[in-house]
Order: sequence, then C-alpha cells, then structure tokens
Amino acid sequence: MANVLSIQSHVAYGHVGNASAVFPLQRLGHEVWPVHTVQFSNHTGYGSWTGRVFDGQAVDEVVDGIAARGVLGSCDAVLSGYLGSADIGHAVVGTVARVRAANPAAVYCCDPVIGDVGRGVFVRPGIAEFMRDVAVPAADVVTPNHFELDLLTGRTTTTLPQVLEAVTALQATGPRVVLVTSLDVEDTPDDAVDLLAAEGGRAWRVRTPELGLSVNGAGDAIAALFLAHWMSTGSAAQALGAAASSVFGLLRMTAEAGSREILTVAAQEEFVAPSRTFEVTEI
Ligand SMILES: Nc1ncnc2c1ncn2[C@@H]1O[C@H](COP(=O)(O)OP(=O)(O)O)[C@@H](O)[C@H]1O
Ligand SMILES: Cc1ncc(COP(=O)(O)O)c(C=O)c1O
Ligand SMILES: [Mg+2]
Repeated sequence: MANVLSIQSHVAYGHVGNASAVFPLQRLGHEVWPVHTVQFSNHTGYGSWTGRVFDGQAVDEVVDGIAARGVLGSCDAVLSGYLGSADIGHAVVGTVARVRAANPAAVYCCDPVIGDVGRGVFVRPGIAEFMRDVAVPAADVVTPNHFELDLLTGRTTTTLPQVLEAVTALQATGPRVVLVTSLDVEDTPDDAVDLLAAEGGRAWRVRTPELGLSVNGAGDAIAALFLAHWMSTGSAAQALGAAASSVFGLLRMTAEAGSREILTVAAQEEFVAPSRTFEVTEI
C-alpha cells in the first residue's frame, strides 16, 4: 500500500480533481494526503462556479506542515492534476523535489490538465507552457488525453503511428511512462474509445465501448487508478487494463443513472473488482 500526496483541485459538489481521485485510491487501500490547488463549488464545465484559486504559498504552507511531521520520506508518490495557476505549478514541482530528497524512490505522476477536444483549452494562460516545459519533464508518469498529447508535443496526430511518435517525443522530454486517454485515431471505431500506455519502448492499447455521456472527472480518476496500479504491479500494461476497466464501470453506472456527475461513491466496487474487464493488446 502506498502513501500518495495528491495535489489537485477540490470541489464541494461533485467529483473532479481530488474529489474524483482521492476516494478510488482510498478504496484500493492507499493512504492519500490531499492538498488542494483550488476550492470551487463545482467543476468549471458548468460555466459558473464560486470559490477561489489558491496560490503557490498556500500549497507550500501545507507541505511545510506535512514535512514538519517528518513523514515526507514515507511518501511513495506525488500526483498532480488541475493546477489553477503556473505559480501553484511551481509549488508542485518544488514539492516533488522535496519528496524526492526525502525518498529517492518516490515517483511523480503528472496529469497535465489543459483541455479537451470540443472544449479546447480550459485552464489559465501559461499553464499549458508550464506543463510542457516544467511539469512534464519532471514527471515519471504522465496521463494526457489525446488533445493534451497533441498540444504538449505541438503535433496533430490522427493515426496510431503518429500517436506513437508523439508519445516517444514526450518520453524524450522526461517521463518514462505515458498513458493517453480518449484516444481517437483513424482506426478507432465511431462507437469506441481507445487508451494507450507506453513504457520501456513498448506500447499497449485498450478499446472500450463509447458511452453516451460527457462528464468531467473521469480523467482525474483514471490518472489516480493508473498510478496506483502501476506502482502495485510495476506494469504499465496491467495498470492500463485495470484503470480502463474500472473507469468504464464507473461511467457505465453514471450513464445508466443519467447523472451529470460521475458516481464515484455508488460505483465503488468497480475500483476493486470491475464488472467488465477489457483486453490489453501490445501494439
Ligand atoms: N463517453 C465515454 N465513454 C466511454 N468511456 C469514456 C467516456 N468518457 C470518458 N471515458 C473514459 O474515461 C477516460 C478518461 O476520460 P478523458 O475524457 O480522456 O479524461 P479527461 O477528462 O482528462 O479529458 C477515457 O480514456 C475513457 O476511458
Ligand atoms: C476544477 C476542475 N478540476 C479538474 C478538472 C478536470 O476534469 P477532467 O478529469 O474531466 O479532465 C476540471 C474540468 O472541468 C475542473 O473544472
Ligand atoms: Mg484530464
């Protein structure tokens, strides 16, 4: 079981950021140390929200307090997501350095939350550049969606070979493991969603049915689950299969209920024992 320092957004209502990532990790038996980068009423996909973006100092203060407990050496992973501002991003990367100094085996998983197909870029100016130039190079594991992969690598990928080239280019900047979510390439059927994981010069794909819903927070859940399974199995391929199956089960239940928010609590068994598991194919 791992100790995961999770630095992400928090919402009071619904499930994105830490409100999506923390519970699945706990349900799998991991300890989570959540630090919030923003506290909003709800996710920004609604178009309006209240609450505030914290700053780098606010993040540093909480990490200082954790360090004062003398426990940074037992932190196994730092997970970051929606940052709020580039200033917060610098605090996250500074935290990663502090954790690595205390525990050289600790890993950093960066979910480079920038935007999505259709919605475009939904974070503040400067965040995309910060992710590309600072956070991603510092990470061991990154979990972009297809839109973010293209943005980070300055490419437009429409075929699997192009995606593999982009992933290799991203790995050349630092991270050894890459998970690409919501992959839509030429051979992806209209009614399917692909996901791809790459590590050590190998790559694997999982294909699931596409569900008739559009929700926020699935990316935050899958990044947390992928990191947790990658740490516990040491295999990107196994982590891909487990994380994709769990998130599919979560979203299938959400679609059946017609809910606008993902059913993180009601679907909790899916994190432990997914009702349907998908085949992982090496490509
Ligand atoms: N409509 C959908 N149907 C099936 N799976 C989905 C759907 N939306 C999201 N997912 C699953 O959740 C994963 C993460 O969602 P995604 O939208 O890529 O993350 P993000 O919110 O970071 O953009 C996808 O790779 C896919 O496996
Ligand atoms: C506050 C906040 N955090 C995180 C996210 C990321 O959500 P997703 O997992 O859909 O990328 C969003 C997206 O709307 C958000 O508004
Ligand atoms: Mg995302």
